[in-house]
Amino acid sequence: MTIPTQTRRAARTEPVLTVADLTVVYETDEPVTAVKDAALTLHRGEILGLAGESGCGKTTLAYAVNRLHRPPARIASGRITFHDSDGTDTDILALEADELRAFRWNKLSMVFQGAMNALNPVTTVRAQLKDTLLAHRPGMSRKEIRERSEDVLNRVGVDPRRLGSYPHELSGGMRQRVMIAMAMLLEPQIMIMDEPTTALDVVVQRDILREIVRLRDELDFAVVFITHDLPLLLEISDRIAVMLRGEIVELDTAERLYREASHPYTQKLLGSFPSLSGARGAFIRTGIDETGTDETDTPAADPIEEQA
Ligand SMILES: Nc1ncnc2c1ncn2[C@@H]1O[C@H](COP(=O)(O)OP(=O)(O)OP(=O)(O)O)[C@@H](O)[C@H]1O
Repeated sequence: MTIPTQTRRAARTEPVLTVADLTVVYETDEPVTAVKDAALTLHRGEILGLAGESGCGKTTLAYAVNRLHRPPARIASGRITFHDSDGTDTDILALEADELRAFRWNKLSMVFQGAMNALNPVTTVRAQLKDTLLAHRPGMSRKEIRERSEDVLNRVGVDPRRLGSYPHELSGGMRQRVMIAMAMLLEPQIMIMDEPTTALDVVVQRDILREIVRLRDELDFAVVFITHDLPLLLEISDRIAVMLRGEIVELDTAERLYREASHPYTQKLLGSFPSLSGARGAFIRTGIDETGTDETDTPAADPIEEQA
């Protein structure tokens, strides 16, 4: 089973986020430069995969972009600029605390590894969605809140009847879908997903990834998708950045990276997945035609059925 790839629309070239010369250091006894002079441009509506082995700095980079890093992490240098669809640019590193609160979720949201455990255990899904909506859109009416909450749950394949549920009443897959619904609640222009499905079983993982690609096609937000799983990134990403010891050593389209990786580390990484060097590698790339239709795709599981 493969995930339907991105619809290959007109080239996505308008920037929504620019990271320039970003260096992040953990100020421990022996300081660790976890991200070194990282530079990348995220285009509006694209899925950018961030790959690299454990400890190469992927999470540190993602946290820094959202200013979620905590001491001992320190941004030693660099610029992070958000290019809003309204034409304004925001210097993320210069935002004051209240501006940052307004920015997060609204313009840029993040889904963490194990985010499903980040839901408040004593509050219903309805209340959590409502709190987030009211914090950012205080003027929303009850009807608007209900409609928006139902809409986002529907979009991620969770029956809106689950609005009254507490997190412990939901499966892991459903909780993770609710977190993704939460991340898209305010229609951000960027979603950063750090191993969003790693804690889930493979079938649920694939269903959720399918939804993310579909939602991106529908709503056109940009996604930074972080995982160790390079074959998966090759399937879902428009472009892929490869990190090695804190540096982005290669950034290219998924297609070119797969066919003609230029950095030896990327070549090594590609070679280390039997599925890419063996028969299934051909399967992954040939299952997808030029229009983005996946001929080998199987229908997504019925979301209601999954919840039963
Ligand atoms: N709180 C911390 N204090 C000191 N060093 C840290 C801290 N957190 C991370 N590091 C170091 O920073 C480097 C990058 O870590 P990071 O978690 O960003 O990598 P990663 O690529 O996301 O790894 P993984 O895929 O395992 O999550 C590693 O060398 C790690 O040991």
